[in-house]
Amino acid sequence: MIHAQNLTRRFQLKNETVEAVRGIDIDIAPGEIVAFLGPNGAGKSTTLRMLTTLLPPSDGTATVAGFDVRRDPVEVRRRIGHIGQGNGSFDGLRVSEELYTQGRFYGLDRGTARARAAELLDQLDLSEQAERDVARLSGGQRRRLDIAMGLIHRPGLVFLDEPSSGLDPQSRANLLDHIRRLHRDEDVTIVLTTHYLDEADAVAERVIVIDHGTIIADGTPDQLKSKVSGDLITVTLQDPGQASAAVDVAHRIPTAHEIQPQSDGVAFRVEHGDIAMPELVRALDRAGLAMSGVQVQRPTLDDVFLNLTGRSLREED
Ligand SMILES: Nc1ncnc2c1ncn2[C@@H]1O[C@H](COP(=O)(O)OP(=O)(O)OP(=O)(O)O)[C@@H](O)[C@H]1O
Repeated sequence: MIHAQNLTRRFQLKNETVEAVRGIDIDIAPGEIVAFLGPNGAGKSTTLRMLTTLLPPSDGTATVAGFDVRRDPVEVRRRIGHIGQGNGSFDGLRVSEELYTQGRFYGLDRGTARARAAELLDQLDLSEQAERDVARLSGGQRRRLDIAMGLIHRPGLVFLDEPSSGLDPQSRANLLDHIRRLHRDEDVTIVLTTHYLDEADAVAERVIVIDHGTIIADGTPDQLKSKVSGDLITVTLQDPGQASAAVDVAHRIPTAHEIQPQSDGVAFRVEHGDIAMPELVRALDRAGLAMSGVQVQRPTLDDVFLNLTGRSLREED
């Protein structure tokens, strides 16, 4: 569905050249749901704008939905939906009218445009708002309308740029549910950009991590996390004064590594948290240390990013 080689984009400013995207290769098969994950300024939007023909590459090639983005931009645009960061919809129109007009714009006949608009309003839980003025929609409803607009002509491939940015947590969760459902029901390939770790984790079957204009990791969330070396165990003691003794205990646990003293206990990684746990409890018992709590955390995509770059994506939020 997408093949890009050495895709590059430079911006010439007065005194400097910004290399926003530095020669990336991407292959995305039909039916995939892929997230481009990276901090602000990583080059995600620029990549998306090249793939959607809004911006010519400085170097490299890309075919999208079977057509070259440089030679056949019109053919590419016909086959894709692009939901940008801003609102594509206009105030002053009713929701159903807006969708219908978009359908007509894409060449659907009146009956088909009306039926498709009704179908999408239903799928995106907007039927109740169909006769409402677009200006009166909530942020989440408006994003859902933007998505419906991008899907009206049944594209095989949809690009979503930061779909949930600016939404409150509940509207975000709701929007992500809708994206997952559309992927399942509409037989559509989805590429989205996000700087939210949980969004990439919850929605994407494949995550392409972008930093400073290059791809630094590519795989399923589980594959990426399995590269982080093991689960994180954090032990809290009833008596914080015994923290150094807990550090000694951690050193005796097989596979324990990255052992970090804490003010009231110890944190360390082990290969498998569930396997290490009984041994840990016995060892603490033998040392006469009473726990007030213990936490086992599977690696997160943030650990993956931290491992690769030495920086946390969370700090960028
Ligand atoms: N039109 C432009 N002119 C100059 N520099 C630009 C332009 N567009 C983007 N850039 C620069 O290119 C780099 C990548 O920007 P891009 O918007 O692709 O990042 P991003 O990962 O999408 O981040 P965000 O989530 O903030 O949009 C940034 O350093 C940005 O300042």
